[in-house]
Amino acid sequence: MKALIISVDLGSPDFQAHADEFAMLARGAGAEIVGTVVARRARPDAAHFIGSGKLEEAVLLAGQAHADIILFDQPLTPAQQRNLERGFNLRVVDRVALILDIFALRAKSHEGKMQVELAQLQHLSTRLTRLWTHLERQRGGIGMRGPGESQLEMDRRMIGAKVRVLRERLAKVQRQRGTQRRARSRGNTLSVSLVGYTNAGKSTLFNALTRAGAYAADQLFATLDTTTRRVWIEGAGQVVVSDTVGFIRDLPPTLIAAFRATLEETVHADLLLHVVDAASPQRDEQIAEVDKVLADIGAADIPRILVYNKIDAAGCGAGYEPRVERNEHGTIARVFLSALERRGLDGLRAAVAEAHQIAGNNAFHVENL
Ligand SMILES: Nc1nc2c(ncn2[C@@H]2O[C@H](COP(=O)(O)OP(=O)(O)OP(=O)(O)O)[C@@H](O)[C@H]2O)c(=O)[nH]1
Ligand SMILES: [Mg+2]
Repeated sequence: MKALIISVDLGSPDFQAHADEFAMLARGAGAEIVGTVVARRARPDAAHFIGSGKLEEAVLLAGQAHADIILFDQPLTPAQQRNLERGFNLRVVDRVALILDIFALRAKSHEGKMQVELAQLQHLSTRLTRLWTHLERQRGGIGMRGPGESQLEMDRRMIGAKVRVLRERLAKVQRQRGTQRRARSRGNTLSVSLVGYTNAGKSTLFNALTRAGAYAADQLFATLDTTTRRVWIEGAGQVVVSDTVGFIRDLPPTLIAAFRATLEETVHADLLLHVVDAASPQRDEQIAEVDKVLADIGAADIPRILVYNKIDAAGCGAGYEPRVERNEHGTIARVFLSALERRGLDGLRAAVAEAHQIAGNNAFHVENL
């Protein structure tokens, strides 16, 4: 697919980094980028998001570059999307739909596929509803009488029914997962979840820790399914480690909702290892974004260790040697390592063992109150 990218600069200092991330998303969805148009705006235009002059320029460029699709790096309202599609006479895919598309491409397990389908249907249903209200005003007009209306209503009802079925099936899978989790927790094993921004290196670290063969790749959202392995860590005993789906800035809410079941694993962990791409210039923004999602899913209070990964990489301000850093209470708060070169893993294991002991002591205190 030949894609023209429309990138809107709303004055954020991180504009270029965000534009690069969007291009990576586009390539991850299989697009060949044949051109990019940058529009600078103080605020979005209600009808087209970009101004009419910019739109003309982009339409011209799309024709010259033989683009088959327009990728828009902001979330669009249904009306903006429709107006842009009319302007270009091409399909327009916004940021939310692009992320959904990549998830659809990558989903492998039955559960993952159901979750993505649910998110896509929910995304679609908001568009249908708005389209419906827009047409409703013309009720009775020429071409709007009879089956045309009921067709829309039927689509809406069918989507609603499908959404319900998917929700029920997912809830069933989730209950089974809960049973497995309770069986594990009775065994008094520490459960640890790897969380973090997409492409931070969670799967690479998971493989390094567990010697498993989880898929790790330089693409966004390489992992969609939670993978869990048991591993023995000196000082902590049997530990259950889970690799999870990555987060991204402005993660579509429909996706968070659909992936709640997968993220449950995170919510019920005893300890979170928040993996950070220490070499990314967007590091701090990405940390904040992950913290936001963790708060959204109710995981804000779980003890966590920040894992600064990729210390081998150039441009890493964290320094190139593995080390651990303690906070003002003397507990390990940050671990610097390279999952790829498998350096600094002992520091991480020591941190996990220490967290396990603290958790154990807390449990002891509670029991003795
Ligand atoms: N230089 C360097 N690259 C790394 C390191 N760890 C991971 N990578 C690379 O970063 C890219 C992403 O790694 P993954 O392990 O797939 O990242 P992830 O966090 O699981 O990503 P998603 O599943 O997409 O959320 C891959 O190309 C890895 O080889 C590291 O310590 N150093
Ligand atoms: Mg991964």
